[in-house]
Order: sequence, then structure tokens, then C-alpha cells
Amino acid sequence: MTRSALTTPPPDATRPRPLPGAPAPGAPLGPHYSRCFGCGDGHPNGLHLTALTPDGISVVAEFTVEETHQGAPGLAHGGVLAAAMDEVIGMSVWLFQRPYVTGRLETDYLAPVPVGTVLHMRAWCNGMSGRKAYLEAEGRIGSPDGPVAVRAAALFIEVAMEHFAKHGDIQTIADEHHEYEVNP
Ligand SMILES: CCCCCCCCCC(=O)SCCNC(=O)CCNC(=O)[C@H](O)C(C)(C)COP(=O)(O)OP(=O)(O)OC[C@H]1O[C@@H](n2cnc3c(N)ncnc32)[C@H](O)[C@@H]1OP(=O)(O)O
Repeated sequence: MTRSALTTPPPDATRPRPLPGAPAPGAPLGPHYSRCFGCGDGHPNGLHLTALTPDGISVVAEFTVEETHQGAPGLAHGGVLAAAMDEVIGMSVWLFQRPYVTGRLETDYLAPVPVGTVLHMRAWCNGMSGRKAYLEAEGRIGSPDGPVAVRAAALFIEVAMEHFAKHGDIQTIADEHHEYEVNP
């Protein structure tokens, strides 16, 4: 992955460890928000990523590239692939039970991804420092051992739940997720 200094963890960054209450290895991760474009099962035309964590600190997910995801004829749009990478990284940082948002997302496109492909995605955290989490992801064509088509590196920034209150109904999120206190 070609990444900038902004998405490279500093030397004093700490490695994440599974938190108490992390989902069991292999258990499916539900959507963080049912109307999320990336993972929401209630979104009419979202990406509908399905995911699990093998170890409480990383996430594997599958994304099926459909006709509606095309950029060039028969090939996935790069922005859609970036959205999928953003989402799987967001799912992985969600495991740390604090709200984070994408600050920076860097993407390398290594091979075209045809419509009909199942992209096998994996995201993990390389380190945390203060409010910053340094994350990485890859997407492989056809199987978990298939050729890498997309790589991403990201900086996510921890925010207060109030971050989501200005434009959205955080009570909806609270109703879906009892691990967060909306008004601590
Ligand atoms: C309820 C569950 C929801 C889960 C959501 C997951 C969804 C999936 C992921 C997404 O798609 S999130 C949506 C896309 N992202 C955004 O909408 C974020 C928009 N940006 C912001 O809201 C603010 O810029 C942000 C919260 C990221 C930071 O603003 P703050 O005022 O809180 O912090 P500040 O600007 O002081 O930055 C804190 C540190 O991060 C650094 N930083 C912030 N943005 C950066 C950036 N883009 N690149 C590099 N560094 C950055 C900044 O330099 C600083 O470093 P230092 O502490 O060392 O000084």
C-alpha cells in the first residue's frame, strides 16, 4: 500500500486489543445503522455489506458488485469501491466501541473489478493514538486468497455522539445500539 504520513501510525501508537463484549469470533456483525449506505439492511440501494470479525479487532466482509455499481461498462466504479473500503474500515473501528468518522481515506486500485464479482474485504487497525485510529483494508477478487484489486489506508477520528445529533436522529442509533450512551 502506498500511504502518506497522515495514515501511518506514529511510533508511540498503541496496538488495539479485543475489548470485553466484542462480538464472538465468526459471529455476524449487524449494521451500525440500518439506513447506512454501506451496511444498512434497510437501505433500498446501498452496498449491503455483510461482515464478521474473526478476532474482535479486525473485520472480514463481502461485497457483491452489481450492475448499479458500474463506472466503465461492466466494471465497478472507483468511488463505489472506495465507499466499500470506507465502510469495512468503519466496521472494524466500530469494534472499539467508541464513535469514529473517516478523516482521510487513501485508495490504491490495482485491478479492475467486474460486475458479478464478490469482493472479499478485510480491514484492520495498525495503531491508535489519542483520538486517531490508523487503519488499513484490502479487497480481493473472488475469494479471500484471490488477487488484490483494491487497497486502502485511513485515518479515523474519534468524535462525541453529539457529532451525529445536528443532522440525524441519534436516538435511532441508540435504539439500535445499546452499547452507546447518547446522553452520558
Ligand atoms: C454512530 C455511528 C456512526 C458510525 C459512522 C461510520 C460511517 C463510516 C465512515 C464514514 O463514512 S464517516 C463520514 C465521512 N467523514 C466525515 O463526515 C467527517 C467530516 N470531518 C469532521 O467532522 C471533522 O473534520 C473531524 C471530526 C474528522 C475532525 O474535527 P475535530 O474538530 O473534531 O478535530 P480536529 O480538526 O481538531 O482534528 C483532530 C486531530 O485529527 C487530525 N485530523 C483531522 N482531520 C484530518 C484529516 N482529514 N487528515 C489528517 N489529519 C486530520 C487533526 O490534524 C488533529 O490532529 P492533532 O490532534 O495532532 O492536532
